[in-house]
Parts: sequence; C-alpha cells; structure tokens
Amino acid sequence: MAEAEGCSRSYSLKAEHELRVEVTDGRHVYISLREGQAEVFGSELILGEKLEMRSQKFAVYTWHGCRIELSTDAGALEDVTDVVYEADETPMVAYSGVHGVLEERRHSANQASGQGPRTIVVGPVDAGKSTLCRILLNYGVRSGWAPTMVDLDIGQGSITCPGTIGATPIEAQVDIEEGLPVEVPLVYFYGHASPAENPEMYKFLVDRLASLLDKRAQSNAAVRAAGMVINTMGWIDGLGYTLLLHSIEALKADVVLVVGQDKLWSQLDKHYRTNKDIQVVKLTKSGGVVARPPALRKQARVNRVKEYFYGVRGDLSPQSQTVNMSELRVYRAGGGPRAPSSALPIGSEPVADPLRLAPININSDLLHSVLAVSHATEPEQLLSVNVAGFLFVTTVDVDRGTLTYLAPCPGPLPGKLLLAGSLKVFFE
Ligand SMILES: Nc1ncnc2c1ncn2[C@@H]1O[C@H](COP(=O)(O)OP(=O)(O)OP(=O)(O)O)[C@@H](O)[C@H]1O
Repeated sequence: MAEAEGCSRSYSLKAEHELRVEVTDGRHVYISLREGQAEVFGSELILGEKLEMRSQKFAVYTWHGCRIELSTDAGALEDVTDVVYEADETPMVAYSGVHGVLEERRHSANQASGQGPRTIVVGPVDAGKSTLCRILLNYGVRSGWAPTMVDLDIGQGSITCPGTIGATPIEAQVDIEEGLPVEVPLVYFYGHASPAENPEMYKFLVDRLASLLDKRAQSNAAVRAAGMVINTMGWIDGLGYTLLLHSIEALKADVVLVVGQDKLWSQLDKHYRTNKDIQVVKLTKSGGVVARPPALRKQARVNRVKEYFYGVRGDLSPQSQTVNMSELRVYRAGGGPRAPSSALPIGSEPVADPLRLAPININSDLLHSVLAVSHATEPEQLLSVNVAGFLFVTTVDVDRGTLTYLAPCPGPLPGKLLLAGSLKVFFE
C-alpha cells in the first residue's frame, strides 16, 4: 500500500493575532515560521526552523504579523489536530503590560540590591495559569534575567513528576517542543494528587521551599533582583483558598495575578487592601485556554510521570531493577497518632500527626506507586530535605521478597531512604 503523503498549509497572521492549534492526543504536527516574527507562549520562533509539536494545545502569537506553516508527515492536518483557528482577541497586550511593571521592579531591585518581584499566579482550574507563568518567565529571560519558576501545583507537575512542589531557575527561553528545563530543580515530594490529603504537610513543604529560596536569594543579588514567578493549583475554595493565602505569605509574594475569576480577585483584593506590600491584579483569561475534564487531567498526570522516565520524545532509557525488599527503607508521612489516648483529655480522639513519618511494610499496595528517593541520611530529615529523583514500582513479589522498579538511570540509588505517598499511575 502506498504511504499517505504529508501536507502543509500556510497561515498569514495580522499583528496581535494568534493561531491556536490543538494537536490531537498522541499525534504531532510541525510548525515553521516562514516570515516575520512570532512566539509560542513567549518563546521566540526562529525563522525557517521546523518544530515538532506533540499532543500540545498551543498558540503562535505575533506582535507585528507573520506567516506560519503547519505540516504533517502523512495525511491531512485535520487527521492530527482537533482544531486550528486564528484569533484576533487575546490578553497578550495586558500580559506584556504586566511584564513591563515587573521589569521596572527588577531594575529598581537591581539598583538597590533589593528583592525583585515575587509574582504569584492564581485562579481556578483551566484558567491559563501555567501559560501565563511561562509567558512572564520567557519575557523575563528575553530581557536578560533568570527568574525562578516555582511550581506549587502538585496535580500536574510542570517541573517534574506530579505530587511534588519545586523550583528551578529559568535561564533560557522555555523550549517550545520540550517544555520547562528539568535540570537541577529543587523538589519536595508531597506524594498525593490533592493537598486535601494532608494539608499540614503541604504547608510544611511550601514553608520549607520558601525558606530555601529565601536563602538562595539572600546570597545572590542577581537571583534576588530577577524575582520569582509562582504557579499555583486551581483549588481556590474553602481549604484551597486558605492554602493559597498561606502560599502567598510563605513565599512573600508581592504581586498576585488573578486570572479567570472575579470572585477570587475580589476576595484577595479585600484581604490585602490594607497591605501596601501586596498588589492584587485582575487579568482576563485567554479564550484559547483548553479545558481538561478530570479524566484528561488524570491522563496528563500519567503522561507526565511517563515523560519523567522515558523523556518527552520517548528517547530516554529508564532502567528496570529488582532488589530485595530488605534493601529498601520506605516511609510515609501522616501515619501515626499525634499522642496516645491516655495523654489526651477525656473524650478526645487521638488525631493522626500529619508530619509523622512511619516506616511502611513493602507489599503489593506499593504496586504502580511513584516513590521519591531522598537526599536525607536519617528518616527524621525526610520531609525537610529535597528529593534526588523518583522510582516507579512495576512489580512486588511478596513470595520472593523482591521489588522491581523503574529508575531514570542505571546504578545504585542516590539515597537509601524512600518516601511513598498515595500517588499511583498506570502505564505499560
Ligand atoms: N492561547 C491559547 N491557545 C491555545 N491553547 C492554549 C492557549 N492558552 C493556553 N492554552 C492551553 O490550554 C491548556 C490549559 O492551560 P494552562 O495549563 O495554562 O491552564 P492552568 O490554569 O494552568 O491549568 P490547571 O487547571 O491545570 O492549573 C494547556 O494545554 C495550554 O497549552
């Protein structure tokens, strides 16, 4: 049978327009800038360079007009994309205005050897928070800074595996094909997909991350002046709102960007009205943001774990290793009682201590779990020390007393202590 031929289509975009492309899951399309200038979420396209966009939902935006070509290896564009359309209304002018304000603050901080803007992006799910963070980070990089990206969204994990919070300096524009750089991020393992599982532990880890970032900023004037861009989770009601306030304060955010919900903006604006150090700004959500139903969100989590082990392009070779269970020491937080009943007032129930670490028996419950390998040398340090990497449990053989895991690279583990949560994913 003859192979299907590829196709290409050209799009001429007017100034301040964008081409929105939703690549079908599991498919890819190529984009290439043919004339003018354009960017994808703040990362500039290079004239003539052909980029492969896999399963991504993205927009090519132009400030002054451009010509873009979309092409396939085989078959029609419609076979690999859910939708492609041009939009003339975008919030990019407002986003660029925010960047202008952050720039002024960075320059003032630089001159005074002070702290640059610590910007936190908040809003409901599917508001375009991660996208706005990426645009602001890219604009910061293009202006010569290396701002710190902080990710508090444990559900998706834009820096590394889901179930974590972390930070990484952004020194170059975010790679359009690969996403955020994953080298040397500072990562803490929370281990669950929702902060509701153990809110005290979530707060503890945010505090820990914040204090390390403070230390880093204190010792480096350039890092301090460049500031931070902080991405948050989309849970903004009840406990979610309380955790959001905690994150704003722990990370000493002074610019709060609210995307996609007037109610949240109004709540935060009221809450910080008397605080002259915190500016709350309302921003419009882009009409291009693609909503993900819970099933797709779950699938995105699985894909993210898979990417950690196999790479975005599937070009990494994780190692499968089988070890005796006795060689591993796995702990979980939040297990044991806070105090024995006898020590509590009559009638009160012992409450589980959310930060207590307890060793766990290795059995089939751990199958398909993501485990964090800690840099900690003692179990007591497990929550306060960042993680070195992750393992994925593929087989537990209770009869033989062995456990088989996937690790990103061969050789001995960088640490002997492991942390487990409730995060499980299923992939072949
Ligand atoms: N202008 C746009 N055109 C096309 N796709 C877009 C545009 N803006 C954002 N998207 C896509 O919409 C999806 C959701 O956006 P994003 O991840 O930024 O939202 P979020 O608020 O961070 O989501 P979450 O609820 O997971 O926190 C992403 O796949 C993103 O690439």
